[in-house]
Amino acid sequence: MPKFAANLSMMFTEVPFLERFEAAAKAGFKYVEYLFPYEYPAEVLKAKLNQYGLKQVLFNTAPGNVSAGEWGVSAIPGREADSHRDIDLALEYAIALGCPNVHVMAGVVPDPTEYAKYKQTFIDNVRYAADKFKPYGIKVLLEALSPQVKPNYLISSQYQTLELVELINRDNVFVQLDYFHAQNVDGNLSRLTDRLKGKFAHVQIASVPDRHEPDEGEINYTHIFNKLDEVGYDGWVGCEYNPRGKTEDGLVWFAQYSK
Ligand SMILES: O=C(O)C(=O)[C@@H](O)CO
Ligand SMILES: [Mg+2]
Repeated sequence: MPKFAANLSMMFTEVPFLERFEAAAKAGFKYVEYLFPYEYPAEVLKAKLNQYGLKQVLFNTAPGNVSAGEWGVSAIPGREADSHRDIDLALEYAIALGCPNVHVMAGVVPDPTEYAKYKQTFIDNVRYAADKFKPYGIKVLLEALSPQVKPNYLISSQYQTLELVELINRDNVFVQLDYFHAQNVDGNLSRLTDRLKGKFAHVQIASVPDRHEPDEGEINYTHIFNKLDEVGYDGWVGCEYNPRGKTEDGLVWFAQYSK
């Protein structure tokens, strides 16, 4: 049975960020993920996790200058020092929070003719992260983002992510399999799950097309959860969706799993 993590960047936004830990625990979650921890000292976040008996299972490296269109810097040629600084900071937080997974954000490729350079830069920087994280048993995750959400992001298909993981060739680098993006770009989710077996170390879910609760739209998540069991996946499933209304009201789908 899946181990669900509440995504505190998207769920429970009815309350300020630091109050979302309590809200998630009250709703029956034992695990949380969110985009970025960097606005808060790690001790503040760790105290929240401890207070509510939660485990943090994922966060991302810093996104760079978001208002200038950045969404990660680790693929940007010439920004290696920034990438390494972000990776080092992420490692400090991951150790302090006891978090086993960090998503290293790649970045946007503004000029498609430069794609190969960006790809190689990302490979080199992810190897840097993998080697730094390895002694702590922390995994590096790479995620494809669909063009609907992030146009021109370095990775859009799950098969591109798989290719990168294989090229990077480190045993602590894995695909972050977000079924929302996967359905938008790749489809054929059962075959995809079989193909990625053993190569993904975190899953995220949301309905398609609206990115709401996983109980509507194109994806049959009961089938996906059974499929994940079938391929022996024992990691977490992040609920990375925008609730249709009040977060608690949309958790009917979760009731059977939160007992
Ligand atoms: O957008 C997503 O999907 C994510 O998982 C983010 O962490 C990265 O954009
Ligand atoms: Mg995602």
